[in-house]
Amino acid sequence: MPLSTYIWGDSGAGLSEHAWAHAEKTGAAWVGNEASAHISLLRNTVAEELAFPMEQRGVPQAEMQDRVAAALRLWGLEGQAEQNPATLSTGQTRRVAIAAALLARPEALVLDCPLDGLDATAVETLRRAIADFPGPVTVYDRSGSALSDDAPSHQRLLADGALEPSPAPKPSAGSVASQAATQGSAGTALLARGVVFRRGGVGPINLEVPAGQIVHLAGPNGCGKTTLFLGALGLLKYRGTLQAEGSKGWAPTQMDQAITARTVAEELAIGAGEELATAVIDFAGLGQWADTHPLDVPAAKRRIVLVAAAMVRGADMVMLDEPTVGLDTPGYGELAELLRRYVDGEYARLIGRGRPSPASPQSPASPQSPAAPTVLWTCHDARYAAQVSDQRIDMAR
Ligand SMILES: Nc1ncnc2c1ncn2[C@@H]1O[C@H](COP(=O)(O)OP(=O)(O)OP(=O)(O)O)[C@@H](O)[C@H]1O
Repeated sequence: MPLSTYIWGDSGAGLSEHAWAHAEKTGAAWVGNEASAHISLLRNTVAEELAFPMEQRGVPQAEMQDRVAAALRLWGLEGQAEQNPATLSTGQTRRVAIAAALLARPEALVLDCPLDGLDATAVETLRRAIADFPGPVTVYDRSGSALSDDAPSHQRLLADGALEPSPAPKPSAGSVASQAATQGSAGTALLARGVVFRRGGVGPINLEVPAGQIVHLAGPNGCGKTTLFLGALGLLKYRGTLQAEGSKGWAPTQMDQAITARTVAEELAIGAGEELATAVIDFAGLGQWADTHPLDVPAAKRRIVLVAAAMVRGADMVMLDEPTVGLDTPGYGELAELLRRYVDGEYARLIGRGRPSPASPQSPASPQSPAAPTVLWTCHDARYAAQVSDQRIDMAR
């Protein structure tokens, strides 16, 4: 049965609560937007984790094994069958969460922001799985997506809880365009030569990230994008050459686990101080939320808080891991503008750290004191990423 209903709404409209209540009311299986919450942590391997819902339903062992093997193949997880499910990449985790829900053979399905973290191949797998699903499927998301194209009916959830028929708009960078053609060389922000990580068997990675640009680090789920970020931050051991000399800011995909303070202002002051926190609140337009607990800030704004936390010290390179997760339609435009203004040096000037013009080139193979700030980011929405970025670098698996 094709996708039945696509319900969308801006962040803060109560989309996730609505999705949960809808699943409860209809008895549908539900996969929430926090995919890791669906991993039971009671099983040691991905194969065992996928078997879990069937064990509970008394499915005979041979049939269970066949269905697990088929699901591993379908979702491109054969290489992860024996891996601890708590160590999967973001996209692999969502694949397991959705695959496990389908293996339980529910009569109806509710999916909340199901494309968050999924690469293009997994999106196509999900589209086919939904088309083949025998019962009604309701998808909730904060903007239009590949799935909204498949839905005959779109409804917008309003802040008062009402639903109105309304087409879901696709994410857009707004008026912010890539400026690749107009930028000069500003040296190299990150250089990887033959980099191999023990974790996940990632590598060898060979790439060069130009400084002073918004650079989209693209690649399929599990190819090692997050691993490379962690290596550049000095948090993982590796073999080979990995140079990223300037200061770095970092925002992980998981938002809520990264939050430790009681207000947005206090969160942004961590490791930076009150003065810089005030500056970045101004820069990122977060004044309205400064005294709010970060977990009470609507998801799209919470994402901007996390991005601001990566920027607050005016780092030479800001690394953002899937910063579109949690954004609503206005949030996509806001993020694009923020990244562009950062790379243009607006924040550096605001905090009195103006840099030489990117017109003075450095040796492209030696990343030292980058002349202009760089944003290196990951995003599985290729269309939006191309609108926002100056350059794309592909990481093969
Ligand atoms: N803690 C860990 N222990 C062992 N393997 C891990 C761990 N974390 C990740 N991996 C594995 O390392 C590989 C790279 O994962 P990584 O998170 O870097 O991928 P990614 O490119 O960021 O993926 P995604 O697009 O899904 O976010 C994957 O195969 C993953 O399963």
